[in-house]
Amino acid sequence: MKVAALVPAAGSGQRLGLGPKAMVEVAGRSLLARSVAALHPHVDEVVVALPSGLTPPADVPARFILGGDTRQRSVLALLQASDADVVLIHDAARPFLPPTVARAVRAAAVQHGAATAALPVADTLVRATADRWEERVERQGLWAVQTPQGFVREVLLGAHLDAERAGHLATDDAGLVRWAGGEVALVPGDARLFKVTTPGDLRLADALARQLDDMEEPYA
Ligand SMILES: Nc1ccn([C@@H]2O[C@H](COP(=O)(O)OP(=O)(O)OP(=O)(O)O)[C@@H](O)[C@H]2O)c(=O)n1
Ligand SMILES: C[C@](O)(CO)[C@H](O)COP(=O)(O)O
Repeated sequence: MKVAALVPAAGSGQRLGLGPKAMVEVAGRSLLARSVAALHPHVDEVVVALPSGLTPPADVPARFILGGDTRQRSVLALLQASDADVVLIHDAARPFLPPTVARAVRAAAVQHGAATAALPVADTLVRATADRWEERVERQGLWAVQTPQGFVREVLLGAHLDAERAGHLATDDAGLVRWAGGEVALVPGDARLFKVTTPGDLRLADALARQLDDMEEPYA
């Protein structure tokens, strides 16, 4: 069984505002380099989708392809560039991946065909219009979905091709499998797996990177 990590890294990082986000550094190392290093021990190969015009970075041991104009199209291009049996899709923008989560998602993907890391929502949730509270949303049973997400490659590729034909856009790959009628297993994620999206996230990531880089067993 061949397992590949497929890393969408072709975003422009609009909300962060520092150019292609995957190349932004925290504590001296890019988000992409950190994500790929965390994935490597769990897979046979890593394939990364980059934006056009970006030279593949020398410090990232991976195969590189050109991404698409949406995350979904970048993942489809990655799926078409891989012949693996099982794939782990992981955002370059989530640089702190505990090995326990990677192992659990990989095992659940093999067992169930589709799985994602996710965390139960801990905050009170509301629906709002502009900045006015309209109504509280019951949070019982709600989870925040992270990556990695693991799939039997044929399962995810089928969902992507159906979505491409139907013009359906999803924010993540597990959502696409569910939209196509498949079952998705939830695996406990980790607070450190947050997605670096805004300048505030980058400050948090920098502080966490400095702490983890100094530890002998960072996620023990
Ligand atoms: N066309 C795209 C858009 C996004 N991504 C990747 O998908 C992941 C999650 O996307 P996000 O955090 O939204 O990144 P950006 O699209 O770069 O951010 P923004 O929406 O702020 O521009 C990132 O690793 C990003 O590089 C991608 O491969 N191809
Ligand atoms: C895939 C994802 O990270 C799961 O939470 C998320 O949906 C990506 O969303 P974005 O708007 O493309 O950052």
